[in-house]
Amino acid sequence: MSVFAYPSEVIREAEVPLLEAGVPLMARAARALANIGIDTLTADLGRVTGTRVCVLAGPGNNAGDALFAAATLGRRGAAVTVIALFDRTHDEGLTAARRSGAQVLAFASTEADDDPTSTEAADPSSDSTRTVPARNGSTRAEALRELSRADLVLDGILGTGGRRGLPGHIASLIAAWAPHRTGNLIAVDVPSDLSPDSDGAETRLHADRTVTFGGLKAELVDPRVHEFTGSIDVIDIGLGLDTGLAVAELLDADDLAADFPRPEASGHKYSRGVVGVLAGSEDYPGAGVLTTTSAVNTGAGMVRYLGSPFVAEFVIGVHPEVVSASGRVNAVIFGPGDPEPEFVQGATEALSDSHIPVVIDAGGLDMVGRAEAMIGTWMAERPIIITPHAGELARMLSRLLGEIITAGRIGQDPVGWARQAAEVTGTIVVLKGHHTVIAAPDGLVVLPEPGPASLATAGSGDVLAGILGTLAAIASAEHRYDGDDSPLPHADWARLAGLGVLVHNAAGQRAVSASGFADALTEVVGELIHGAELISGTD
Ligand SMILES: NC(=O)C1=CN([C@@H]2O[C@H](COP(=O)(O)OP(=O)(O)OC[C@H]3O[C@@H](n4cnc5c(N)ncnc54)[C@H](O)[C@@H]3O)[C@@H](O)[C@H]2O)[C@@H](O)CC1
Repeated sequence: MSVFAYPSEVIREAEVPLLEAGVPLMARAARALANIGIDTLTADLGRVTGTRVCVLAGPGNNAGDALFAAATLGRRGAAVTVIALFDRTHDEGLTAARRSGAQVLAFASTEADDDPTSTEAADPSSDSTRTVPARNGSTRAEALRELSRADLVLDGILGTGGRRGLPGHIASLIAAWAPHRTGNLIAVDVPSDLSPDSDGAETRLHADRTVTFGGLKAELVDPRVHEFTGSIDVIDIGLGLDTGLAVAELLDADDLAADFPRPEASGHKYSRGVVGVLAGSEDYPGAGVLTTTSAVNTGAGMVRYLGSPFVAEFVIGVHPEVVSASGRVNAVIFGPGDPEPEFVQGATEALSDSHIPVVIDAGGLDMVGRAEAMIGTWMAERPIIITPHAGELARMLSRLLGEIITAGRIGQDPVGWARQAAEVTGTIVVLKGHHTVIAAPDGLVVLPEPGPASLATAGSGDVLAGILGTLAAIASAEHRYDGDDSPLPHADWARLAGLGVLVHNAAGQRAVSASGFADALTEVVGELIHGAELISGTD
């Protein structure tokens, strides 16, 4: 089900009053971490007793979590080695680990201080105290040996108090260990050298699993960091976070099953939603057919085809339920297959009196301008969902920002660019890719779980546009029949787009071509609406 992601500062701020009230947050975190450690060892080796566990211990509370968890593993019979990487660590955690029989290797930097800005060591109220006498020399070799033969390593070097860039002695230890690693690596709260850049990826910590506390941290949802986080467990330690403060929402097939809009028992075709399709041209009639098929099969109350009579013949030949006469619509899909300008003009003129949502794809994207430049045009004051792939977004942003932006740059930071595009254009941006990123102008990001690779085929985007337009029409009609005139918030449109991407993913699991996906929607949407065995997860 939906998981929300929050900036680390929001999570840290939520902790403060609870800690002041004496709520044992670290104990909760450490207990959950220890349980996951026990499960991991048991799954790998069938036991905890006699296994080898290493803790990479930093200077702060992140080490506290790892050390208390390691103490539990030590009491369960694991041989624990703590590698203390600074001249201070979490004192109580270290004491607990020692009591459970852990050996401690002190491998702090030989530099005077790797962290000159730190004030914690001088603060007597801090949990971090100067407890670990540094003695390097052969310790590095010992540390390497312990890491290399460990069955499980807990990365408790830095957590949410960490800044980019591990001190040199730690980075070099990790680089030396990387080729010899055999055991499992669990990152405590966040991987310590977390950075979205994949520079030097081969010598960075690649966790098998990240166990994060209190709430999902925003930096963990960036698709680029997945190779460093492994799978992510979010442990509820009772922070009671306000979802209004979330910056991202992750959606999966359960969300789709729960929230796909079902027709009302007392509804009719207009209350279900009429979607207008302006797609296809003499050059690309197939796009008109694919988009319309997708709209029909996603369960629109009615589909109106708004393009050329030439394409309409193909469309109606396949779908006799499609109407080509003009009339009311609750949303319009516009752009797949480069519809001819005369039909675009007709449709946009008709739109100027309404606030209905528009989904803009493919050729239509060239019409999207800056938010302020859209004022007074048919694009103003309506929800607009745009569906570029990285190349299309690069072209659009180059035009809007006046600098050359390549698809490669978009690929290096899809979340950041999608956010920027949403902010600049005032639209909901569905940046298509293996990890599709949806960004709203207010900064919210929705991340549907990734779909199958089979979706990367010609015409697949037309099918997605048909799904999104239909869901937009359904939401818009439902809203109207609810009698609520206030516009739906951006977050609702972004989430709706996320559900649409999940529908597309589910169709992608059942076929290998765009027309196959469009046809498969009958089954996917049929299951969603009629409540049969629901779609399975993706990826
Ligand atoms: N506050 C709490 O009780 C809780 C905290 N939790 C844990 O505590 C962590 C946060 O603890 P802290 O605030 O102590 O932060 P960290 O444990 O991330 O470490 C902060 C310390 O590392 C130093 N440092 C940061 N970046 C550095 C770098 N690049 N090179 C060298 N030194 C660096 C800082 O100056 C500071 O001394 C969370 O990630 C989580 O693991 C959890 O136990 C949940 C409850």
